[in-house]
Amino acid sequence: MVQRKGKEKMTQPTPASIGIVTVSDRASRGEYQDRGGPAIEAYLQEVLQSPWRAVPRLVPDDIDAIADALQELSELGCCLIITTGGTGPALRDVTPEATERVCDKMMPGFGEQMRQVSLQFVPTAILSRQTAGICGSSLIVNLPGQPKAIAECLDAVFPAIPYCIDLLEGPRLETDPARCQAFRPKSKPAPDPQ
Ligand SMILES: Nc1ncnc2c1ncn2[C@@H]1O[C@H](COP(=O)(O)OP(=O)(O)OP(=O)(O)O)[C@@H](O)[C@H]1O
Ligand SMILES: Nc1nc2c(c(=O)[nH]1)N[C@H]1C(S)=C(S)[C@@H](COP(=O)(O)O)O[C@H]1N2
Repeated sequence: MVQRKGKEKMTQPTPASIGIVTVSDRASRGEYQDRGGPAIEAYLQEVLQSPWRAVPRLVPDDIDAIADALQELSELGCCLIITTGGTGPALRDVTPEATERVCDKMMPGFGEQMRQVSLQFVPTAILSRQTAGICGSSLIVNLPGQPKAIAECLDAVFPAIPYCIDLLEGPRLETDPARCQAFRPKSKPAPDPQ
């Protein structure tokens, strides 16, 4: 969108679309209210300074439903897709399998780092098979279902996410440095908004 301010042309950056996928049998049946999706949205609100919009989805622990939601959000142009739930060892936990199904390449460092940091909070952190990968031009990151795990895990990996999105030629995500120091090893200056 181009706005005119006096004689200058002001280009408003298009908001980055970020997919938020809650995977929960009970929340999807309405047996409890989804607290995971809103917790991810609140986290992003706190950390991101550049414009973005949430594209939320709520699906049961079903591999086809999860994979379809991930694929759809990628095709809609979400640069980042964050899932919550279904990463454990229970029979119906299949979020990592759905993620692997739709991804062109896996990014195992995300899961490794989140499990490592999560051990400071709960010894059961090793029960999460959470992973990450690239689907088209989207980075998909899995989080456990416990709403409190969302900030615990995202704090551990978010500094690497904006540069990963840069490498995928997605929108430039700017973080609030007081909340999260994004690390860009080959840093280009942010484009002049004029
Ligand atoms: N979206 C959610 N909103 C609120 N609480 C949740 C949510 N997802 C999970 N939880 C809580 O975290 C716990 C562990 O999450 P997990 O993904 O293992 O769910 P679950 O026990 O398989 O049940 P369900 O799939 O029906 O949410 C749940 O038992 C529930 O107490
Ligand atoms: N940071 C963090 N990681 C965590 C947890 C947590 O509370 N905080 N819960 C663990 C537990 S109890 C389980 S069973 C696994 C898998 O959770 P999920 O099936 O809800 O995805 O995540 C683990 N990882």
